Amino acid sequence: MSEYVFESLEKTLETHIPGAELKEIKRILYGKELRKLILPQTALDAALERDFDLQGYVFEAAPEQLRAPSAVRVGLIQNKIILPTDAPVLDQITALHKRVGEIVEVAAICGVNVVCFQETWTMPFAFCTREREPWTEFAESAEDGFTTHFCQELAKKYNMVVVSPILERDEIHGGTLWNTAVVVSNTGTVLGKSRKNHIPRVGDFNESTYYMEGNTGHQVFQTQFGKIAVNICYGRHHPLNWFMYSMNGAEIIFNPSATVGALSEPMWSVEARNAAIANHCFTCAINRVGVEYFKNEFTSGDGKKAHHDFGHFYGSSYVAAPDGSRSPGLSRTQDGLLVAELDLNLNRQIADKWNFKMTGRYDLYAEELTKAVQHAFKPNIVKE
Ligand SMILES: NC(=O)NCCC(=O)O
Repeated sequence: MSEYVFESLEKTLETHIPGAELKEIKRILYGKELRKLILPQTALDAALERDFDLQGYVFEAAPEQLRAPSAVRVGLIQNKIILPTDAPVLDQITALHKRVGEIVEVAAICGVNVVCFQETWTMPFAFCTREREPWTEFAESAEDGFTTHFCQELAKKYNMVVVSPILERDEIHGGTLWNTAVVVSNTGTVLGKSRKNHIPRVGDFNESTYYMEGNTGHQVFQTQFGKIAVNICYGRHHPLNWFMYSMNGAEIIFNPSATVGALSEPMWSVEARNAAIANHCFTCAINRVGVEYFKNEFTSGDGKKAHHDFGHFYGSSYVAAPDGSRSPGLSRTQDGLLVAELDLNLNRQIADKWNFKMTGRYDLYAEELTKAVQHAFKPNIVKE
């Protein structure tokens, strides 16, 4: 079975494993069984017609005496690029706006309150090429760009918070580039932006050629539907990065990503899920889909032949909960919308059960880390 046709782990399990065993396998792989969200027929029809995978799940919490349930619906969108990478820049951006716009319309039918797109969703993931042109032309102002205006319209039209990860051009600071998620409130106002804190230096992820590590810290955005944060892609390998968003009160942390099968697929299902468990919050991992071809070949600095593509972006977007449960992933090969209803009360219920925040020895770590980052640090090793 070739990497490009393997649609999803879930589909293969459903096809080949008999019922009783499948239930047990799913319990072990995914945690408690999630109720399927009943989605409107119009949404299901539209997804079929528009050719994307649509799935919906409910993460329930126990009823409480003093607090009402705190249900929020999130939408995770994964997609392929539309036009070839050598098409005019504005045509590529406009085609992506149109495609993602039609998926957001279905998200609205499904009652989504907060939607998040994949990393740098308005462009191919061209940073592998190390070329500046035309890729830097995809960069836009976070506050006032073409794409932010588009998201503001969506937000107002559908009363939806929109998390829009773009390549940002910061004109105030010399036109510098950043990898940035813009958070647009459901009122249409730009609530703020969160820049990618960790820039990869692995495989063909040559992003350090284009932009530096973000300087917006670990901001959390208080929306009408809960406190959200955005940990962009490679930040998911850094447990402290998730942790700091959680320390600032994030109830849901989005992880818009762009990553390929050969590099990270075995890690994908573990990292965001572990972050949800460790931090008593929900996490939403989103990856792009498909193979993107570039006119000029590039090398990977590994002695292998030059090539025109990055490999296969494997989709598989999913949501994970603080109790260790997770949704199935979206398709590995198709565009998709994952709708998940989260009862945010689960965060405190699990915190009260497992007490990771209470038992964490943060004062101890802070003290030891402060020493460890000093030039004169001596590791604390006892020798005979
Ligand atoms: N976009 C990005 O940071 N990718 C790095 C590779 C990975 O984290 O899997």
